[in-house]
Order: sequence, then structure tokens, then C-alpha cells
Amino acid sequence: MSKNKKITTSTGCPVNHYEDTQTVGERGPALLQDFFLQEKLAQFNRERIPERIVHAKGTGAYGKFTVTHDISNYSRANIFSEIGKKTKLFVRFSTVGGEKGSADTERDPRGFAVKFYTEDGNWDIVGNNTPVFFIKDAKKFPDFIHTQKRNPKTNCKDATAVWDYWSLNPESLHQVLILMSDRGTPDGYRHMNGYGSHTFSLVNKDNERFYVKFHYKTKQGNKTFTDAEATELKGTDPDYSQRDLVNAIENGNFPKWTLKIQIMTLEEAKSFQWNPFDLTKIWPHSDFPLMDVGEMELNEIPENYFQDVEQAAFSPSNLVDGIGFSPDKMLQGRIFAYPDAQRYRIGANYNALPVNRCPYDTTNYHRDGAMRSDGNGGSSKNHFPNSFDGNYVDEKHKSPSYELDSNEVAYFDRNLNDDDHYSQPKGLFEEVMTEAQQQNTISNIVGAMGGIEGEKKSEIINRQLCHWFRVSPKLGAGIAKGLNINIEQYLK
Ligand code: HEM
Repeated sequence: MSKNKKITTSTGCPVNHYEDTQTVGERGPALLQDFFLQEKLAQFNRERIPERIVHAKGTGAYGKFTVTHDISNYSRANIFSEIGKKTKLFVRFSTVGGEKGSADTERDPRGFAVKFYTEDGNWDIVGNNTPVFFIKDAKKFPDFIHTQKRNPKTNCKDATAVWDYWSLNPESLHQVLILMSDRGTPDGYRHMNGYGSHTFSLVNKDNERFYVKFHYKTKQGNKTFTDAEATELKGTDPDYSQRDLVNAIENGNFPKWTLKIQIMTLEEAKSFQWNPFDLTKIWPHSDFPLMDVGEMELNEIPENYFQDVEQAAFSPSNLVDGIGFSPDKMLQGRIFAYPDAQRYRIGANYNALPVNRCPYDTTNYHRDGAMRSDGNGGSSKNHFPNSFDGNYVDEKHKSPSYELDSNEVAYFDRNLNDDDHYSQPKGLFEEVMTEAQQQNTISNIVGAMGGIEGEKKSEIINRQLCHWFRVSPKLGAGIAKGLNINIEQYLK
């Protein structure tokens, strides 16, 4: 049989004129009855769905997760049930602030979202390439993101808004420092680590709960660009990271990461020197050592980008038995934000699309909605409880109850008893960064703060400089010098 196929309309009617519209006479006008002209134009008009409100530019790949170490003493999740167990997964990497057509080497955090297709259901870790974040309450997210997007009048990126917000919000400092180091411009997606960032929990067979943080360590080695290299690539190869991932996988050079965890007991959480659920803080590795769990490998680029990558829907609410939330206020807000965004961006039945669908049995009484095409439950009952189907709620998946440390309802200041914004960035700058990394960070900050303009320029610069000085005098002085600010006058 010939593999050449006859072109048809979307309802299967063979097309006998592909490029020429039916007209009255050689030179037109066109006839409305040329339904294939209508179909083509109408379909084309509907090709776009809204881009993600954040993380719009991204690339995805399928792969597998293999357990290498036994953590069943911490989690009863099926995915970890035995060494050697393999689970299919899908990953989407992204930048955050830019639009769908923006350049891959922008200074920005990178999204690192992983969907594990486990037998207990799909489990998503929707993380970034940094272990912390800019804010610690979900209510702040829209304002923060507005500063990362375009100015409402000029429609240009707006360094003044960015630094105004950060300087008024010192909880951002830790993440801003990481962003301003060369880690803010990673060399593609293969040479960076990933982090679940939030504190989550694990629950074992004995119903014991532990707090956990997830880390993916790149096996390709960490590589970053300098600001100059990243800036050049924005012009010469704006799809650098996408191309790099596709080429590597298509050439059989499958990228790999080691999944590791840090564990904190509920008792340790009570006496931890910082709030263990504060997303602007890390848990020091010296106190909570990294433990190996398994290996993630990416080995397949989806055949169709739009179908699998653009329509992929990750959410921190996609959890499975044996893995749970923590009280982190940011995480709690995200549980709402993602499915809400996806119902708007993709549609009510987004979880039935191939990339989002659980490959194992799903049984529930959700029905109908736009574009339902998965059988819609057929003739089975659409109410529960019922006297017919024998379906049941399996209580063995109940996770243990836990106590809160307060029963007072109020709008608590998120920084109340939790305002040490400086010591972790200090440790990062003074103890972790090499001299060369420190100098690059200083020059990246000088370049970025150099964009602040307008009537509030001095006020914003001075306020932000104070934060940098509180992190480290060397950092503050280096930035002041780079911005040509004479700090001597303030020291007299
Ligand atoms: C409360 C704070 C946050 C809110 C309200 C929020 C909201 C959103 C929304 C609405 C999307 C688009 C979802 C879609 O259309 O499919 C998104 C994407 C994303 N967010 Fe967040 N986000 C928050 C914080 C974070 C944090 C802390 C991280 C990482 C630790 C993160 C990582 C991501 C990633 C990786 C994506 C892209 C997922 C993909 O590739 O499809 N977000 N976020």
C-alpha cells in the first residue's frame, strides 16, 4: 500500500482544489460555498491557546525514573517501592518571565517541572533550578510577576519596577542573589540542577510523616554562561536551550539527573533555626544531608510540540499516596493556581489529553464538558454512592492527621519572627562563591541595576544597596563602586 495519502477535509472529504478558491470567473470574487477555504481559515484562526501566564517559553521531553536506593522507610509511594523500579515521566523546562517567543538565555530562573506517571496516579514536582524563591506568600505572586513582565505604558521590560519591588521586599534577596550570579544564565537545560524548592512531606507504611525537600543533580555537570555570552546568544540563537536538548536526545546523548532528598523529622522542624516552610530559605546540607533516591533520564522528544509540550499541565496538587504537602503558604496557594490556570488555558478536560492523562485506571464521576473524547464514562453510573457499580473509597490511602501549632485565625505578617533575610545570602556570597563568581555576580548586579531610571532612581538604588551591604560589605561596596556611588559621603 502506498504511504502517500489523499488530502481530505477534516471530516474526510477528498479535496480537489487545495490552493485555489472557488470563484466566479478567473479573477474572482470568491464563493462562500468553498467550505474548505472556510475550514482552513477558521482552523488557522484558532491555532493559539493562551500562553502560560508565567513560564511561557519552554521545551519538553519524555524519559524514565529508576529507583537506585531504598527510601521505603520514609515513603510508601509506589514509585519508590523497590530498587530498579522504572517509572515513565515527562519533563518541561522553561524560562519564567519572557513570552513564548522570548530568548532562552535571558537572566531568569528556569522552570524544572516533572510529571511521574506512577501506578498511584500522576505525581508532579513543579520546581525550578533554584532551591528558594522570591516571596513567601502566594498573595504576593501577581504583584511580583507584574514587575517581571512589561511596563503597562511603554510595554518594555522595566528594571525600575523590578528593583523597586525587590528593594521593598527583602525576603527576595536570597533568590535575587542566585539569579544575579552566573547561575541566573545556565548553559541550556541539561547543565543545571533542579529543586522541588518547597518543603513537602513523605508518609511511610506505618503512617509516620517526615518533611522532605527534593533535589535533582545534573550528571552532565553544572555549566553557566557569563552575562556577555548569554546576551550574545539572545541575538544569535534565541532557541539555544530548546535546540541543545533536542539535539542531545536525538543523537542518543540522553541527559540524566540524580534525584536526592533531604529529610527533616517533625521534631527537628520544631527547633530548626529558621521556619522550615519558608520558601526563601534552604535547609543546610550539613544538618540535613542529601540522600540518593534514583536517576532520571530523558530519552524522547515528543513528536508534536503543541500536543505534548504546549498542552502539558503540571500542578503541585498532583500528589500521590505516600507524598504530601507541608504548611508552606506558597505551596498552599499553588495548589489552587495551577488547575485554575489550566482550566482557562487548555479547557475543562485538560487532564484527558495524552500528556496529562494517567496511564492507569482512573475512576470517578466527573462527566461531560467541552471536547470530551475519552468515552466520558460510557453508560456507567454518574453518581456516587450508588447501588450498582460496587466502587469504593479506599481508606488505606488516608494520610495521618497532624496537629497545627496554633488555632488562632489572623492575617499574620509573613516576616513576623521570621525576618532573617540576610544570613543565608551572606553564606552563599562569602563562603560558597569563588572570587571569580563573586566578581561576576557584582558586575551582573551593576548591569541590572544600571537600568533603574526616573524620579525614584536614587531612592530605589539606595534602598537596594543597603540590602546588599547587609548581606556582605564586599558585595555592597563592589556594587556601589560599579554604580559610581560615593559611599564615603555616607560614612562621615
Ligand atoms: C504562589 C506562587 C506561585 C503561583 C501563584 C504560580 C502560578 C503559576 C501558574 C498560574 C503557572 C502556569 C500554569 C499553566 O498554565 O499550566 C505556573 C507555571 C509554573 N510555575 Fe509557578 N507559581 C508560583 C510559584 C512557583 C514556584 C515557587 C515555582 C518553583 C519552585 C514555580 C514553578 C513553575 C513552573 C516550573 C511552571 C511551568 C510549568 C510547565 O512547564 O508547564 N512556580 N505557575
